[in-house]
Amino acid sequence: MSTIGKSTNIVWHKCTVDKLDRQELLQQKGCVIWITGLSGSGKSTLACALSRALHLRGKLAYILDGDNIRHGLNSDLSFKAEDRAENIRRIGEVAKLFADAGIICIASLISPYRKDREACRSLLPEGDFIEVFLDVPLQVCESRDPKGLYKLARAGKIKGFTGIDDPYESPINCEIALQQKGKDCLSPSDMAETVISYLEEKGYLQA
Ligand SMILES: Nc1ncnc2c1ncn2[C@@H]1O[C@H](COP(=O)(O)OS(=O)(=O)O)[C@@H](OP(=O)(O)O)[C@H]1O
Ligand SMILES: Nc1ncnc2c1ncn2[C@@H]1O[C@H](COP(=O)(O)OP(=O)(O)O)[C@@H](O)[C@H]1O
Repeated sequence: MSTIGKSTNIVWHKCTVDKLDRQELLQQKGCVIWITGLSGSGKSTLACALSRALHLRGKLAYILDGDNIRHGLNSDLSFKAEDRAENIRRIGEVAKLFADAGIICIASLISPYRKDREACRSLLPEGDFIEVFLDVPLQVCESRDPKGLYKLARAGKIKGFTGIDDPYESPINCEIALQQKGKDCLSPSDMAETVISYLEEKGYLQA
């Protein structure tokens, strides 16, 4: 019997079908690809390109997109620091379940705080949390502004917008950093291929 958080007298129930069995079935290894970066850096675009490229290779992936999860599971959360931390924590826990299911889980959310990303990393076995930093300067993200949110933030109509009047802490030791090359960005499919090469090299695309 144990106490976890506010749950008392709980006992872990183990099943005879485990992660290894599911990985064998899927011919892949469950893991979490955690895409972090400013709004407009291309997280959702990369997540979709990666999901499609994996699908074409016959690999099962699933995207947890911050914006989308805030439409349901996390609709009770705002953008104040403690709510962002809770958003990241919940997505980290859900991503862990997907990885345990043997799925390549692609989490794409700003996740601006290093401490919270590290807490999600620590939920997974060594190597299974693959942090991908979309290292795109604020100036570039702001010039894209596909939803017009930077404009609203600059006009003071959105308070606490990441990169404007709210912090973004860049990763220090991420597995993959995708930078701008000169004036141009890598294309989403080139970025997806970089991530896929990493997964191949580390053995995640086989059981
Ligand atoms: N204040 C503020 N700061 C940053 N972003 C804001 C804010 N308000 C709304 N949005 C929109 O919400 C999307 C980010 O949600 P996330 O869940 O990824 O954010 S976080 O990880 O909890 O910081 C983000 O989507 P992306 O542009 O896809 O990153 C924005 O569209
Ligand atoms: N690699 C890229 N090169 C050029 N433009 C991109 C790239 N990735 C995304 N974009 C564009 O940038 C904008 C923001 O992309 P999006 O994926 O919505 O970012 P985020 O999810 O980080 O907010 C979109 O208009 C998208 O078409």
